[in-house]
Amino acid sequence: MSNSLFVKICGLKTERDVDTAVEAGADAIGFVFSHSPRRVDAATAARLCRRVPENVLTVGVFREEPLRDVRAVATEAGIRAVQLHGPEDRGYYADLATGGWTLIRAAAFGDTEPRFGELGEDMLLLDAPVPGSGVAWDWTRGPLADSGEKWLLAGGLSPDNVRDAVAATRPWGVDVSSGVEQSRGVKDPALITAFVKAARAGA
Ligand SMILES: O=C(O)c1ccccc1NCC(=O)[C@H](O)[C@H](O)COP(=O)(O)O
Repeated sequence: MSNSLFVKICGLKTERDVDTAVEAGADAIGFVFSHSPRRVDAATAARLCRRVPENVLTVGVFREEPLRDVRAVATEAGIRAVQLHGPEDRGYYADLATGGWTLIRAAAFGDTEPRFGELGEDMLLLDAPVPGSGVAWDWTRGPLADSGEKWLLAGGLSPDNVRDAVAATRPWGVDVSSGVEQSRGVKDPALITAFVKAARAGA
């Protein structure tokens, strides 16, 4: 991982996606294991993970899955981090922590304001209410600017807006899926490369 803005590209499905993200300089790549047009199975992710150098974090994305299923899929895929989009509690996080995975908690601003570390996560991803929708939220509501905590801005980012979003919110990292796609669930290599470049230009 680099010392600059941490950049994660999510929802990768193919060798081309993975190679492009790695060559573009992404710090992390995500595989979605829950219901989604971006879903991959554990065997596919395992094959793709073998292409990924050690300095790039491989992340499995889950939404409201039973703990034993998350453990099984994450183990079979050989991913190093787990990203959770659900109402999981501290015990759920503590159990996964014993498996050695880096834990990323995805949360949206709603009735409550998520705070870094509440559930024992290693990174906090502040996202739109519907993950992977490509819809932006009011980023200025985020209270974590320049906090030094490992929080990632996500939700509706694209090569066109990420530079300004980073400059405005000062996150530790950013995460994107829809904004680097040519159609829903299909990544665009040129957009992936442009996103990484634009994100770092705003940092
Ligand atoms: O991508 C999905 O379909 C998905 C399904 C279930 C849980 C999470 C999912 N995606 C998470 C992400 O892609 C990102 O972490 C984040 O939500 C940013 O998405 P986007 O607004 O599309 O850039």
